Amino acid sequence: MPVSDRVDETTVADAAAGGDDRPSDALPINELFCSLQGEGTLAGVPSVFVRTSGCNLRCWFCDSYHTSWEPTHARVGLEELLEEIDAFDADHVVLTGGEPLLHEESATLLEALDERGYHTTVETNGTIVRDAQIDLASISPKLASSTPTPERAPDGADADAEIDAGQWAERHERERIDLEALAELVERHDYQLKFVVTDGDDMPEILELLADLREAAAVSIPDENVLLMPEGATRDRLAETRERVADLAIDHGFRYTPRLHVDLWNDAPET
Ligand SMILES: C[S@@+](CC[C@H](N)C(=O)[O-])C[C@H]1O[C@@H](n2cnc3c(N)ncnc32)[C@H](O)[C@@H]1O
Ligand SMILES: Nc1nc2[nH]cc(C(=O)O)c2c(=O)[nH]1
Ligand code: SF4
Ligand SMILES: [Mg+2]
Repeated sequence: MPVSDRVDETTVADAAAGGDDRPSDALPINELFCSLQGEGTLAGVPSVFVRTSGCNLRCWFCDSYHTSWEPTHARVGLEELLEEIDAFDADHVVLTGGEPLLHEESATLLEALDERGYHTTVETNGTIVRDAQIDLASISPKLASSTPTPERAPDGADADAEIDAGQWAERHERERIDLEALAELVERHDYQLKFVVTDGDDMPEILELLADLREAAAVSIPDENVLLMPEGATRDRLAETRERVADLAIDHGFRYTPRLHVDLWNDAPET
């Protein structure tokens, strides 16, 4: 099992009590743990995951519900974050969320990690650009099939969440694709485009987006930088989607990425 280093309870209590004297470089942290990178071109690489809380989108399938639909976190300062990261035996750090690029403090953390020689991956939905030191931008643009509706609310959602889903549908739909932001991200960084795919109905939108991005961006976007990832936060759901998505990758000449951590540890937290 991955090694866990929980954000300590006093940090949570301090913040909740309003007696929060955290430094201004603090980030809202949902979890911090060491595992194997489960997705993308670096799958299998031991990595420390820093999961920030808060997101500008609301995918109905979000596997990190407590960073988006119902965010929970403790505010943790840069020095404490670096100490916790250094305590693990890994030279790769994955900054994820939620949407990590919402927070300007993410850029400060990335710079400090770079100075210490870490390889950094940022998992992002591709709607926000920051002047930040990123070794691999792992961009996952959100397709129409991610948009929540009252009928397609997060799993286990109560009536309130169904109403939330209805209210979020319009904003999610409006904000999920920002072609300028996507172009800037691929121009600035080494990158992979990692699409969450359920079935063949997702493919026309992916092909259209790629055509638009190839027009808009000043760098080339080879098919080998395009990855199809099966939708599924659990082993049971992945069993339904992965073979279909693998076949689509073969048909279109794109890469397929597994979700190794789901295969290994299902939907356990801190994996
Ligand atoms: C929780 S998101 C956080 C980073 C950023 N907000 C984003 O969406 O890219 C991390 C990764 O998990 C993917 N993801 C989230 N829920 C998923 C699901 N149910 N099935 C497959 N991938 C999922 C996202 O597309 C993204 O690549
Ligand atoms: N093992 C593991 N690999 C991952 N790659 C991207 C993840 C994410 O949530 O951003 C993730 C995750 O949550 N766990
Ligand atoms: S953009 Fe990422 S964190 Fe936000 S709701 Fe979608 S999958 Fe979750
Ligand atoms: Mg994840």
